[in-house]
Amino acid sequence: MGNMPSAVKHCLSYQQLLREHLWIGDSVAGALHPTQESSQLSGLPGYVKIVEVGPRDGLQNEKIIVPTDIKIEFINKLSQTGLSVIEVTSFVSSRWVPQMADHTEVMKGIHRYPGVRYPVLTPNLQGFHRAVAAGATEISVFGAASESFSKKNINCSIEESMEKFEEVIKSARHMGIPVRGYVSCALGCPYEGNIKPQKVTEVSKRLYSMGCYEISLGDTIGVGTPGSMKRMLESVMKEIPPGALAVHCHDTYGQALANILTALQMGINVVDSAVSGLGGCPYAKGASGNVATEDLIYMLNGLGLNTGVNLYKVMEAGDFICRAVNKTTNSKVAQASFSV
Ligand SMILES: CC(C)(COP(=O)([O-])OP(=O)([O-])OC[C@H]1O[C@@H](n2cnc3c(N)ncnc32)[C@H](O)[C@@H]1OP(=O)([O-])[O-])[C@@H](O)C(=O)NCCC(=O)NCCSC(=O)C[C@@](C)(O)CC(=O)[O-]
Repeated sequence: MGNMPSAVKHCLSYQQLLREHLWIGDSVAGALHPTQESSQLSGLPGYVKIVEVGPRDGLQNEKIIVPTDIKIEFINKLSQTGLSVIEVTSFVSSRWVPQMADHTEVMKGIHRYPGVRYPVLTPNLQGFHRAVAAGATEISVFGAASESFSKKNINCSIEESMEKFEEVIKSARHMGIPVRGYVSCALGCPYEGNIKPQKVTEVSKRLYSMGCYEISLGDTIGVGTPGSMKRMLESVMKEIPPGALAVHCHDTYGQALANILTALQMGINVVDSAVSGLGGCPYAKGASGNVATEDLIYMLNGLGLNTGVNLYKVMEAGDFICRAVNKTTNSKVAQASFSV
């Protein structure tokens, strides 16, 4: 193959796979053959919105600072995959998360593609004002269902965090900026262990009542199982409609896809993921990456659910960032496809 770039060699192996399983690269895989419809699992949505958190959650824990131009190119590549939401960066303290210190440059440097939204994390008013000044038009606040995690992650109690978020959400509302709310430790905490579904429900309900349009329930350390996911969602869904919920599953114990499938069957159709399975919260020791976007799309395509996202292009973006940070992909699908 001479001087052919290795990414292209990968594409050739991928082409082989593509020939055998045409649906893998299909960005609109929702249309099943009529004879296949009866084999659909029950209760699944027709469309699943993927919230790509790779540039933020995926990179925030990387020890070596990723150059700003690489982050920008990564986000631009992701923008051309069909993803409709890409979480770009965090407006947090650079002393706490040095990797996100270039938030303003990244936000200003990316090309904004039509039809793609680019939310950012803001823990308080200071972060919110900086985000808006950098051009953010959508933000997320991030709370937790565990007191200890809240203190370690954002240096305040749950109650104090709610007061900060209320200020942020009020300001955002005045400016017409939509706010998403995260609830970390929804299925377990690195400091407190089990977290009661009732506590997750309470925090989620407060964020929803303040005006968050969507609540993303985070299995921050990836300890959940389909059983604990079901119990937690049953509780939260008594207060918040499934249409306003998302799941955010780290894959530490290899349960992420099973947990996501459980959530989908319970009526949730928004799922967070990170390309190549990158990621983890710096204040959640031992947690591994998010569910890989590639693996999520592969599963959803196989279920005949439409995502609008092209798996092949996502794998290319994953290959790009893994090379840039000198990592092997955590995506099983990318590993299998690239080794064909
Ligand atoms: C929240 C703070 C800032 C509080 O940090 P603090 O030290 O308590 O803040 P403070 O209000 O006392 O201010 C102290 C200094 O921080 C500065 N400061 C204050 N606010 C900001 C800001 N927004 N941006 C930049 N600087 C800020 C402020 O200006 C001051 O600077 P100084 O006067 O000393 O030079 C800090 O704890 C922090 O940055 N934490 C980082 C948390 C984080 O990013 N965690 C990872 C994301 S969450 C996650 O990954 C979980 C999730 C979402 O993915 C879901 C899941 O998996 O569960």
